[in-house]
Formats: sequence, C-alpha cells, structure tokens
Amino acid sequence: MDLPTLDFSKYLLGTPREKQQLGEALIDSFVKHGFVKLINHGIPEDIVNRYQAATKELFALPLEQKQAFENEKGPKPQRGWSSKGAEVTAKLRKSNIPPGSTGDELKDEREFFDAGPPSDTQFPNKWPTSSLPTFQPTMEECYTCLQYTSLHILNAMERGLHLPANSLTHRCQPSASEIRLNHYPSVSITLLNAGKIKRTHPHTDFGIITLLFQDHVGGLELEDRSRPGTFAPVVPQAEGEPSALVVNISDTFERWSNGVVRAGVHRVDVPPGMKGLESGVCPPRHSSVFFFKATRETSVGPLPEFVTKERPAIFEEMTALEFQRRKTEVLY
Ligand SMILES: O=C(O)CCC(=O)C(=O)O
Ligand SMILES: [Fe+2]
Repeated sequence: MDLPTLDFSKYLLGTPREKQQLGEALIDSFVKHGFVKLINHGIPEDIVNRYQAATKELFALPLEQKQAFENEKGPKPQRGWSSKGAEVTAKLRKSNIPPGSTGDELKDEREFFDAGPPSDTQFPNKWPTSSLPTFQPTMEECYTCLQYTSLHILNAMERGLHLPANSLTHRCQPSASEIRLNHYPSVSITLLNAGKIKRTHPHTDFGIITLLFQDHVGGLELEDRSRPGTFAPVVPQAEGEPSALVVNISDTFERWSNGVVRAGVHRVDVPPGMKGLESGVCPPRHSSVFFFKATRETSVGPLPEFVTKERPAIFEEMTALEFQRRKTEVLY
C-alpha cells in the first residue's frame, strides 16, 4: 500500500488551479486511506526541531518531577503528564477486546503529555514550570503554529469537497485543539509479540484531523483499507531529510461528513526494520502530535451538506465537548 506524499506548498503558494488540485488530492487520499503525508507543510523546520527536542527533554525528567504536573483522570480533556498504563487506548475499539474480557489487560507501553489552548481557563494547562522553564513558551509557540497550519489544511479540504470557503474552519474558533507528546520506552519484542502489551493499540483520534511528527525510529502503522485488520507502516523520514507531516482523519470529521470520509485507524508497533524478529529490544521512540479539534460548543453531528434522503444521518448530534467527555470516559 502506497501512502501519498503531497507537496502542501502547492496549496499555500499555488495558483487557484493548483490549490484546487491539492485539495482534491488531499480528499482522495483521506477517502482511500484516512491518512496523507505532507512535505513543504509550512511549519518552519526550526519549530519542528524544537517541538521534537522539547518532547525528549520532558520525558527525560525524573519521575517525581513529572508527578508534579500529572493529569487528573476523568471524563474531561487531559492536562499534563500521564504515566504508562494510565489510560487504556485499546478500549476505544470493540474489535480490540477479546470475548469475555474487560480489556483492562491491554496496556499501552507509553507515557504521554497533553496541553490545550494557551489561554484555556476552563481546563487549565499543567506545565513543568520549575523543572523545565523553557517548555511552556516553546509549546505555546508550537501550538499557535500547528493550529494555523491545521486551519490551512481544513481550508484545502473545503476546496477538495467543493464546500464554501471557511464553512468548516469557522467551527474551530475559539480553539479547543490539543498538543499530545508521546514517549515509548525501550521494550522487548517478545513482550510486544505476546499481544496484550503494545506501544499503542489500534484506535482513531477524537478531533477533526491529527498532525503528527514522528522521530526516525518508526513504528506508526495505519490500517490498510483494502485488507481490513491488517496494518502498513507510515515510514519515517530518514535522518537529515526535511520533515514530513503525517495527517490523519479523526472521529469528528468522520461524523461531520456522515461517514463519507472515515477516520484513519492506526497503532504503534515494532519499528519497520525489526518486524518479524522473535527477540531483541525496540529502541525508545518519541512522537509530537497535534489533535486539531472543533470549538467546544459546536456540534459534531453530520453537517447538512452530507445528509440526503439516500444517506440519512448516521451519527447523533452532540457538542464537541460532550463527545470528548464520552470518549475520554472510556479510557479509564
Ligand atoms: O506515536 C505515534 O506515532 C502515534 C501516536 C498516537 O496515535 C496518538 O497519540 O494518538
Ligand atoms: Fe492516535
């Protein structure tokens, strides 16, 4: 399976015709795979490098320092650090759970960190202020940049779907997007092959689209829609190559489009070079993610443009915040 790589500068800097072509190619890849890779994505390399470097620095802090900004579990947007096993991603998909099991034994071998909008007073962020004073300003800068790029991508999707300009982006302000940083510690292949513990079990994300930078280790895999239940690697960039932004469709867009553009199912497994080995140790891996979300009070029910007599609404109406609450509740 070949995941398309598109040159996003054709949208950002292109003629009206190039913008239209890029928008259509984007939707084509999303409909076929739920995923796309973008080069020349418009996020300065310096920001990408600092986003990834800050991710590593954060998880290298001693345990007691991370506990000082730990997420409080509950049906609400996550804020701060979550330890290994704090949430059970596997529970997001019924097909992950063996018959007769609650799914509680299906752990993810990762720790992560979440932050929402810089000015969020409803769900305030938790920062490693004393242990890493430069972290908060770096993340806030990355947040602004990633939100801006996400709005451009959604504008390109509007074109690709022949929807009026800003008909989707106006549902994203004020912002409720979230930064998610992941650290996968080194882990034995035997443990991962045994089946219960994975780096991340198969799931879809909750927002509109997800933007992701992975390091050079690799291991992110997307479901191959031509062979459901099988997965293909999203190969990382080689060291020294300019960054590629991985973008996937998430649950909110699947709901808005009434199932026309489905969310990309993905997981994190052993790195591509280690597939098929029976023993050995996977090196640590980091990823720096952005969940681009709808504004909290907007609906995540199907948009009128996607509901017809032949295709009645297949999802119920609810606010984006209620949807997030329901999804987060499942994780604990
Ligand atoms: O680390 C990755 O490549 C994927 C992470 C992921 O799927 C997530 O954080 O939702
Ligand atoms: Fe994900």
